[in-house]
Amino acid sequence: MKSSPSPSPTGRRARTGRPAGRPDRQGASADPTRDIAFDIVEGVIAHRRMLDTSLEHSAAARTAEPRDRAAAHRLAATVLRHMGTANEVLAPFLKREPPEPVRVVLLIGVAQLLFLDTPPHAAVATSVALARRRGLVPFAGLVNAVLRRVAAGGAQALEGLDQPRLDVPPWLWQSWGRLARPIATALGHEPPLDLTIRPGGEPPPGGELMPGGSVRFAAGTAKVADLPGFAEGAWWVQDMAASLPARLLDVKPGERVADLCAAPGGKTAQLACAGAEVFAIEREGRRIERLRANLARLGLGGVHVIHADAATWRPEMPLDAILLDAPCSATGTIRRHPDAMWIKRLRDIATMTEGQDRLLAAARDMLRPGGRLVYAVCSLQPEEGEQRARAAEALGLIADPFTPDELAFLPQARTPEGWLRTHPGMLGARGGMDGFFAARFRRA
Ligand SMILES: C[S@@+](CC[C@H](N)C(=O)[O-])C[C@H]1O[C@@H](n2cnc3c(N)ncnc32)[C@H](O)[C@@H]1O
Repeated sequence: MKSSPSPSPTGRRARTGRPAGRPDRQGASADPTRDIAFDIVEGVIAHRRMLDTSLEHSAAARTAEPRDRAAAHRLAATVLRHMGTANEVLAPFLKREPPEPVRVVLLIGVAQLLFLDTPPHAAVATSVALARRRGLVPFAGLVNAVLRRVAAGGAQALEGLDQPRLDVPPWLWQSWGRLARPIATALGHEPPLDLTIRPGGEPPPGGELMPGGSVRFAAGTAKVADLPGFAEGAWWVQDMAASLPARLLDVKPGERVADLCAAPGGKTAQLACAGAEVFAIEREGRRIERLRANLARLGLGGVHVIHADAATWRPEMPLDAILLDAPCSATGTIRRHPDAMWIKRLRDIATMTEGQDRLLAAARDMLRPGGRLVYAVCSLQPEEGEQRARAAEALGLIADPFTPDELAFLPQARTPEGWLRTHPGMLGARGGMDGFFAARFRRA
């Protein structure tokens, strides 16, 4: 029996039969930004491909200038960040459900009209041209008519809409409980750029010093590699919340410490800067290269970079401390990766937690008696955070709660159990932060 394709996250199916990803060369002049954005959004919502993977798959991206790729990335991310709202805005103007590629074009148009500073005539004209290039000529009139009406209404179209609620899939909203609204509200904004400054390093000028020592720059700050101090290894990019788990491991110079899931290496760098002998374990070959490159730029040559599966790797001698930044659903980084909202499913979480428990048990076996473990995930899901902390205790690890003093600079992030829980709405007025959970344990 032939099974029907699963519906896309928009709940809609393609109905054109045309290869929507192939530009119609007889159409209007090339517009690489919107061609690439189309490929990305379609890749995410129709094929459940991650944004970066969709970008790699985009034929238009292969020949595009870096600045067009960057602009396309931003446009596609804006569509994905506001997709629920944009669909709601479109609803009154669509008598019938359009084919999915047409909806993608419309979403790109609405994102430019309502969430980016594109002049209305340009947003409409480029969307019509995009429809033509994508072989959607019969729908060009519809795209033109609908977007002109959205443009005429302007920002009023957003009045009365519960944007945070519309822009998050219901299963995620429900899973965040009482934090859902502050989290979802923060997800509507591009995240700032945070840097962790190495000891003795100079931050680039103009940043804001955040609790915990990170230095923050507004979203859309110049290319990272162009900022002063990049080449000298004075700092590295790391969200302020991501810098907390390694701090809370509190390693001392000379301690033997493993970072079990290490690439791209932000936390490895913190442990190395604290003077520890670091074993950085990473399973993915491609990510190992990035880890090595980052450590080389920072001049942290003494780290033992090991290409291995942390579930089976064992140190020659028991370790003093371990940071387990476990692979997870990464819902805490949706601000940066809004595609994740439309790709992940509830059942993916259960698959992740099995792996997290395996890594927790492996970490326990690597520690010396009394050795410390910080378990961390960039997830907002309690199954991967709070529930795993309970599972760690069931594995025989002894809870070692963070004290109020240790988190004095961010007291709202300390739970009554002595765990760390951050979310994007925390310090929201100053740009928020990624969602992280961390808990500390000792081996008996
Ligand atoms: C959340 S990221 C780690 C981020 C990193 N700690 C940092 O701060 O830059 C997870 C990493 O763990 C790696 N990984 C996943 N499972 C692993 C395993 N079983 N053993 C080693 N590395 C693993 C992934 O390839 C990925 O690079």
